Amino acid sequence: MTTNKIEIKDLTVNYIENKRSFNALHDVSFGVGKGEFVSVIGASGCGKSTLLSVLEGLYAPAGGTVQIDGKELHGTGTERGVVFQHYSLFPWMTTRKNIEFGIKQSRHDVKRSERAKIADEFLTKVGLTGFGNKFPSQLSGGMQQRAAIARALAMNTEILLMDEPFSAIDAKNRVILQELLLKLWEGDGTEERKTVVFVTHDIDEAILLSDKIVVLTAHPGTVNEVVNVPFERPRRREELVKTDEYGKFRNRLLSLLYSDIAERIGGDEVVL
Ligand SMILES: Nc1ncnc2c1ncn2[C@@H]1O[C@H](COP(=O)(O)OP(=O)(O)OP(=O)(O)O)[C@@H](O)[C@H]1O
Repeated sequence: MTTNKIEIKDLTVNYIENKRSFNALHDVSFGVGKGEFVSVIGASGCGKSTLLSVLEGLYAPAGGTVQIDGKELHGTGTERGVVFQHYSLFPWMTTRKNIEFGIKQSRHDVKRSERAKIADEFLTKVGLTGFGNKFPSQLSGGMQQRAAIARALAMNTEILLMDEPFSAIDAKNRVILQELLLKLWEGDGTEERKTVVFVTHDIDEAILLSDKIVVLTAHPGTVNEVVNVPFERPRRREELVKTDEYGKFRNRLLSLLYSDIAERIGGDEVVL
């Protein structure tokens, strides 16, 4: 019997293109504990987004299984919230209405009259107080992504699937959004943490945020290694990055990431 919130077993995903089958993921297995923050890293094209599409229920695997709370996953579900790389807000709705719409989809216990209040609470949490009446086009990219995070959190789903949510954001705002996500996810200890699967190709982002990092090999994506992040929480980026342990751990991840091309670029240890 599984104790993990999400259990991925021997997952194989093929795409059919021009009548030919293309193997995107091969025999991928790992688990995500309840309340755990797990990042998936790997080279471009190794199948990270494909994995999230399967977890979201948009794409059926050719082989293997995905279980949530011990039940096999079929299709989309309201227990999973999603944040994509590109701001997924509806352009014809104000920011507040976007969040209200998310709440309507996933929280049937919340009365219509309460939705706007909850939306405003989450806008405040992400630093967008007073922007509820603005349309997405009136917000910067970073602000739109804050709103997308507010919507995902306001939906109060048990699971959050995040596909490179900060990769289109400039470096400074990315750091701010990482800190924000960390703070909101860690909470004040009174609420259960959400189970998160977070796709990124930013190693530092993965280390800062995650309990566990799944390193995928390049095409077809297979699990190279699942690595526990050994740093205590709450984490402070400025202090963490200065330590020797951080440097060593980061280099270990880089070596794993590049292990399948190390021979070609000279040596089995890659230190960048
Ligand atoms: N709908 C599709 N039809 C055919 N091939 C696809 C489709 N979607 C993705 N692929 C291929 O599957 C492989 C994995 O793609 P995927 O987008 O999951 O990778 P990724 O690791 O998320 O890449 P990136 O980091 O660049 O976003 C790639 O070679 C891609 O070209």
